[in-house]
Amino acid sequence: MQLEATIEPQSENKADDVMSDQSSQGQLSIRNASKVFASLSGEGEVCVFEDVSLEIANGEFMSIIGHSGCGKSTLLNILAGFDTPTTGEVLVDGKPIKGPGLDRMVVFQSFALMPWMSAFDNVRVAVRSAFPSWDKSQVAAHTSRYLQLMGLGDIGKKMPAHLSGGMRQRVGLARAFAVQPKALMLDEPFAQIDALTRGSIQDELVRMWDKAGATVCMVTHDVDEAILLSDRIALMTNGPNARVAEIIEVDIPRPRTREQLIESEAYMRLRARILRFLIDHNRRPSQYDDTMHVIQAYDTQDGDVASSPD
Ligand SMILES: Nc1ncnc2c1ncn2[C@@H]1O[C@H](COP(=O)(O)OP(=O)(O)OP(=O)(O)O)[C@@H](O)[C@H]1O
Repeated sequence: MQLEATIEPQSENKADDVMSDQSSQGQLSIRNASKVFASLSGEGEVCVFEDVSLEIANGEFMSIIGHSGCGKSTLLNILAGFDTPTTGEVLVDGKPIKGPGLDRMVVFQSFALMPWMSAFDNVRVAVRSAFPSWDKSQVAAHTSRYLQLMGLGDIGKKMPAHLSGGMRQRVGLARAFAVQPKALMLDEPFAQIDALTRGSIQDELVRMWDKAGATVCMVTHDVDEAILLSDRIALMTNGPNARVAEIIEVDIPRPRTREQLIESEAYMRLRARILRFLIDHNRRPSQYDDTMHVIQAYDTQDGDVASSPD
């Protein structure tokens, strides 16, 4: 990914002590959006989702849950500016999103680090792009700071290939937060990380989000993760023609811990409601192409929705 070449720098520099800077929040709006792709069989088109509207407030943590194929990643790509809706509009702070920008950073399941660069340089390149007027030492200090905030103080010189999945995702999050985006798009960021590591990185994410104040939109299949992290959770029906069926408020006070959640009636109620929704929508998306049949299943033990190719 050529960050420097393709992404606009931030319009203004901010003080180095950004972790308390609440001005980095951004409101995300998706209004009556639909997305139509050419069908995979090459014949005709398919409408992945339609009439989707979401207002994600400044500093809010919103998660999107739905079965495979309902268009969650497509929605994130549209918010990130990598794609456009077929109809409807997407806005950040009331202005149309016209392409990618460092005001909206994406963290991918696959980490998306540049493999030929050290962990430090992966973050530094993004910081340099975001704050072009900073000198080398400012950029380096800022980079080190964010690596340290993600618990990566010692591994800056290592190449991504020499890091565990958890560490790579810490670098991805450090890079995303270091540019002080208005909004963060997280596409199943913990899906490839083992359960124990996942918990500690989730805690770090919440800590960083709490201090930085960025708006977050996260796609996940993990119901427990969504409840632990989110202010609200949007539930999508199956594609094609998926819609946002309901938006659930997570009325559990912060800070939240897993131990407290296990004892919490509100948590059990929310979990049951979301799992019920997913079970009710656990059907084969028959209108899609034969080439993309998907079987969905969930393990109601761990609240994780899994998908496997037919
Ligand atoms: N560029 C594209 N061209 C054609 N079809 C596409 C394109 N991108 C996505 N699709 C189709 O759109 C549908 C939604 O894809 P998307 O990845 O957004 O779903 P998702 O809900 O994120 O699924 P998952 O949970 O499996 O990641 C899928 O059927 C996919 O094949």
